[in-house]
Amino acid sequence: MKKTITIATRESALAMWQSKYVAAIIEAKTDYKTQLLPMTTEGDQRLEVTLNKIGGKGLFLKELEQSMLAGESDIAVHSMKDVPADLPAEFQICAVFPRADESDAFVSNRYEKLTDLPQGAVVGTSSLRRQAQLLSLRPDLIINPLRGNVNSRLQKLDDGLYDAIILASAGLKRLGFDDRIKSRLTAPKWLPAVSQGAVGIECLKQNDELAAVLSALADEKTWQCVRAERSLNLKLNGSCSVAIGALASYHLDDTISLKAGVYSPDGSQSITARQQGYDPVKLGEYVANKLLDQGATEILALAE
Ligand SMILES: NCc1[nH]cc(CCC(=O)O)c1CC(=O)O
Repeated sequence: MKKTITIATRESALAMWQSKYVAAIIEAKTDYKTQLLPMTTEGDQRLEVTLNKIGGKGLFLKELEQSMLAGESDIAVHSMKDVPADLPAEFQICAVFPRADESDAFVSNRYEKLTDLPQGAVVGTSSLRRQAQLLSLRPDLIINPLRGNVNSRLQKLDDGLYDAIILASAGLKRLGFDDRIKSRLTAPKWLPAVSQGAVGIECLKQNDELAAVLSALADEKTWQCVRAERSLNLKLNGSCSVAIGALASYHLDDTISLKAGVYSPDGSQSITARQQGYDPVKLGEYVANKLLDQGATEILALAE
């Protein structure tokens, strides 16, 4: 009889899509069967606080990790963006899948792009990184909080609470909302969150037999890029509570380039740095140090 991998997952439509995507890959490429164990996390419930305050502490992960520790599940599937750079010591990321569209999306029912917004327009986001980048490009905009899952955020836009909202393109595309993307916010003018667009599998470190099977499914190039971005994040002591953007790309000559920026919450200060290299962890640390040399610590402290 085939052994079954129980996948702990959040219950949001996006999380369920991602977990089913990973389940299908596991069933197609290994001898394991899968079953989903949907659950609610603190991050899903505490909609009153902004992500800036709760993000980065793994509040989308804790319940899933507890279920692995309790032996109720074998793995958890996450948006890598929600996985803090300093994972608890008992856990490991054993596979990362090919990155989808890493950009942020400008979503509006009236305007096609950021530059079309009238003076003082209201934009919805609870991400400090998105807020800071919006204000650095358009200091006149009013940024209002917007939390909840992708569907409820779109509903709030449709209810007329905002002139535009910013969401991850990957999440919108996975849920079939491609047509809601009016334009993509892309590098070099705009940087996504660390790991944005990448889905990964977390499991217990001690579960090395399963980890070995699952790591064979990973997309090594995406994993290296995500590693570089996470290394930068760790070095900058980053979490969602700070406005850091980063994007690594893999090149034909097996080098990785990493571009990153840190922004003050009001967008008035921003610094960026980039570098190309081979070792993702060293590359992340190098770019982080370049940002620290330019005063990143002081800028990031403004968000505390
Ligand atoms: N913070 C929630 C979250 N975590 C990952 C994604 C999008 C999917 C991805 O980045 O892979 C989203 C939604 C959003 O930011 O719009």
